Amino acid sequence: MTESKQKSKIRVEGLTKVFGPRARIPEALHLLQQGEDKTTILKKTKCGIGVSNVSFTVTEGEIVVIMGLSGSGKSTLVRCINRLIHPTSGKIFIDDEDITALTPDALRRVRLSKLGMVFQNFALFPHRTVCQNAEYGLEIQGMDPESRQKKAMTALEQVGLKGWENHYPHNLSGGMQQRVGLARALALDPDILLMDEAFSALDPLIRSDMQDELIGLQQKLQKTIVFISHDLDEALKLGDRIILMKDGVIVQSGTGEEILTNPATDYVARFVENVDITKVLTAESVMIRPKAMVSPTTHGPKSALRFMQKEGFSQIFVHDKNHQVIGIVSAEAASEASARGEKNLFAIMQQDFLHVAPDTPAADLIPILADIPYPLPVLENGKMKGIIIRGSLLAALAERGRSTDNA
Ligand SMILES: Nc1ncnc2c1ncn2[C@@H]1O[C@H](COP(=O)(O)OP(=O)(O)OP(=O)(O)O)[C@@H](O)[C@H]1O
Repeated sequence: MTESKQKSKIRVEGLTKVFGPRARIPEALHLLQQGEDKTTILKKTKCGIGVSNVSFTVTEGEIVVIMGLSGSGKSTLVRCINRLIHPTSGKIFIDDEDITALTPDALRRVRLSKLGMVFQNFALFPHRTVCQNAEYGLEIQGMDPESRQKKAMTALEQVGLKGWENHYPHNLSGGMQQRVGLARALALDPDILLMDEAFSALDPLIRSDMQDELIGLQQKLQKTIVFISHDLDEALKLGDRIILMKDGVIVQSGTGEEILTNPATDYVARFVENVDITKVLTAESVMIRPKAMVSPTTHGPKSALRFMQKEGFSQIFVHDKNHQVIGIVSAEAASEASARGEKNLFAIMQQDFLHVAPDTPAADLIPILADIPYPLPVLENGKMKGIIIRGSLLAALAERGRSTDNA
């Protein structure tokens, strides 16, 4: 998915937020432009730099994770996007509308119609039922009780809480409470979900379930999601793209694989050094191009064997006229078949073979390759995208500068 082909949903341009005494802000901005660091600026002007000259785009349907350590500026950034705070300078476009220039009324409309928020602390009303909590945003919009209840129920169903609508938050586990928080945001059917450390308060197993659930929901709903996290594993799991922040600036933006395999700075390299790359690289990124393909309409065992001998292959894949991979033939089987005069490749083809999807993590490929005597085909809708052989997998992992001890 290339950014240029997709519609830009959120565009942040040169965003800076300076906290502190209003009269000192111009001086702080000036020092910032001169390249002074946050600590010096704070000392000289009593102003704190939340974010500094940050620019990025989020395209429609993308999950972008903004990550960084505490104090790196993640919350400031997201609060500027939903305009809970006003940026000191810079612009924020939502659907090409500059929301930093809107009147308070217009801003409220954009917030209610386009932005859904999910917070870390769930922010549920204890005296309202699950359904009433999920209805809250719609109530604020002025929707009639019957319609809003219907929408809230649909959202609760989407997050797996059907049957819980009349319970109160205190009857629910942390994970379930966060589902209510998510349902409340989804009930408004916003184009954009801003999720601020939404799963950080949950136990690790529940957190992992919620991440899976969000990925599943996203496949159906295709929202544009900005997810704030300080957790690299979470970012790698959820993010189509990750924006890594430090001291209020973006230090790198890219896919998880780009950040892991090509860290922009020493800081990023240190940040990601303990990640197991085999969990992030996919079959598609480590496969090699398949040359060993024949069709039974053009090849019998004898010509398939000749082809394998010429190319130095010990197996060959067989495809049908629609280019669906239907089997595999070994040089041994082809040799025996041609010796006994067998003419049909179908007759000697092994139809039972393992294959993987392009997005299979590299970590899952290693045990499969240890078990099979043929190259592992990577298929998409039955068609060959590539093949993986143990040597090429190890070379791909080594090339990306990571240990292959486990392989
Ligand atoms: N209201 C405020 N007044 C003054 N400084 C602030 C304010 N809010 C944030 N800051 C400063 O802005 C910088 C960025 O803070 P921010 O909360 O955005 O970071 P964060 O990455 O979200 O951290 P955390 O993960 O701890 O929430 C910090 O140096 C912080 O001290």
